[in-house]
Amino acid sequence: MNKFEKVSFKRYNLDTVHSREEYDRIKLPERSTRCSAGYDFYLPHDIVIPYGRSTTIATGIRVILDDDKFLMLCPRSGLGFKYGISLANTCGIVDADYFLSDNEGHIFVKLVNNSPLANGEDIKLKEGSAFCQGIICRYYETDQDETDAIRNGGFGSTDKK
Ligand SMILES: O=c1ccn([C@H]2C[C@H](O)[C@@H](COP(=O)(O)OP(=O)(O)OP(=O)(O)O)O2)c(=O)[nH]1
Repeated sequence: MNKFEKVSFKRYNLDTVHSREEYDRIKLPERSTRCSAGYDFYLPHDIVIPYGRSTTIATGIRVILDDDKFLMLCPRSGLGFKYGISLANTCGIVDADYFLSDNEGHIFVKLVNNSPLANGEDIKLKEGSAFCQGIICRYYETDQDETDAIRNGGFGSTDKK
């Protein structure tokens, strides 16, 4: 199965300070043409990224995937070429088992504005603008792989203590 859904309003409200109206307006990611590889993610609210800073966007979105797939989050070429906007982690990997986490698999995207292409300017993007894209990919396991740990969360959640 490959499916985008909104996280619950309760989850969105826990992860942001935004309103029910805003949550209701969140659009599921979409492809723009028949052969576009990436599903565009749309901003749930206006953002300003001051020059030299980053901003984390709680997208309101989660993805349900078969176990052998993942979603690769990539920058949009337009924003990259025009303003040098990048993802803080260069490319985000959303694992299929992230969906089962306590946070409902809420997808976060961290955008950075630190390129010379921005000419020292703050970047302003409007609600509804496509700000990154997600590509559904398949991955493979090695023959000797017996990994059976269960994920709960992201961003270092599986680091050994
Ligand atoms: O840009 C991103 C990257 C990751 N994630 C979520 C989904 C992913 O399944 C989870 C863990 O990501 P990853 O495995 O890349 O992070 P990690 O630093 O290796 O942490 P972990 O130990 O939780 O795997 O965080 C996002 O929401 N946005």
